[in-house]
Amino acid sequence: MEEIKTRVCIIGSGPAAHTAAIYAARAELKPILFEGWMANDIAPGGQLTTTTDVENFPGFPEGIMGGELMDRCRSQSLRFGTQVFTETVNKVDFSSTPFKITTDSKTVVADTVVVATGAVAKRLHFSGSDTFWNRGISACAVCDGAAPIFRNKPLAVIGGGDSAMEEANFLTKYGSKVYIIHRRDTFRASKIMQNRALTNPKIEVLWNSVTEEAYGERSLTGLKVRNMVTDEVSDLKVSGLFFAIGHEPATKFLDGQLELDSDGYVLTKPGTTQTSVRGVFAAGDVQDKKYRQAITAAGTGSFSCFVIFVHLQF
Ligand SMILES: Cc1cc2nc3c(=O)[nH]c(=O)nc-3n(C[C@H](O)[C@H](O)[C@H](O)COP(=O)(O)OP(=O)(O)OC[C@H]3O[C@@H](n4cnc5c(N)ncnc54)[C@H](O)[C@@H]3O)c2cc1C
Repeated sequence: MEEIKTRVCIIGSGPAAHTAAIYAARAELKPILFEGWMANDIAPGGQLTTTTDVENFPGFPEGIMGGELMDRCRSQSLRFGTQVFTETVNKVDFSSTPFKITTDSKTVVADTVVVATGAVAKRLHFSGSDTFWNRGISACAVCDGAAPIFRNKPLAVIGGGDSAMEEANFLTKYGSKVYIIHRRDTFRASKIMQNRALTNPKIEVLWNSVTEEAYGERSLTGLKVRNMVTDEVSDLKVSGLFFAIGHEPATKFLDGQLELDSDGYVLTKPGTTQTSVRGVFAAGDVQDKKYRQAITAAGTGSFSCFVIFVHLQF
């Protein structure tokens, strides 16, 4: 097993990881970055590799493909001397310093670590759901809701929690009507969020309902929805479907060595990226269940480095 020493080891490959790498590399800290290999079924580059146009990242007035944005981030990390390994970290030892980070082929011994392993938006799988993924079906209303294919068209959201309420309300700005498809007869969202959705005249709830099929031609045009009480299948003409059934943070490999919240997100000290272990920082969606955007992930990536500079008395 090869052993490498470094001052900064970054785990992950989304906007948070690469921003941390760019800052650390420009400060000549020679960071090592593990970008993973299909870790949690996501390619190196992170969640943006699963989408098409990114239109809300500053600097790209015409928009940019998610994959291309992440290729550019990677090139920028490399340009300043980041060593990138296409390997998944499967074990860490944060019990003493220097910290140990292990993959199948090597162990890195590091003074500081940035955990930026992101999260995965949960998706449902039914007939047509993969065919129309990114062609009308999305897992991010804030990212995709304003796209022309959804403007003034009926849309649907699947879910029953706060995110589903928030996304449905958000989509009423663009869609002609928004259906919330929910498999139970009550929401688990907070009362205030439920009320906002239930009193919105553009929102209609389909209770006790599950989606069985997505269909269309070049893009989504409708859904087959089964009412689980009556067993009736209805045809819902919608041009967009948004999954709002939660995210799963990529924290299993930490094996309990950092404090997590009840949903598995890394806990950071409020207003910082400092985790429960001094010298280990968390950036991006792995510690953020509220904003979950490329720009906020990048922001926390850069912030981690400023704290690292102080930590290393740099
Ligand atoms: C469909 C979709 C569309 C989106 N569109 C937009 C948009 O238009 N604008 C916007 O701002 N945001 C958008 N987002 C949200 C945005 O993608 C995320 O907020 C952002 O990518 C989070 O970045 P991150 O750095 O936290 O990590 P992520 O992008 O989540 O990447 C983390 C990476 O770390 C890797 N990894 C995980 N575990 C390990 C391990 N053990 N070892 C090594 N590597 C590991 C993963 O494989 C992954 O590649 C979208 C998200 C989705 C799902």
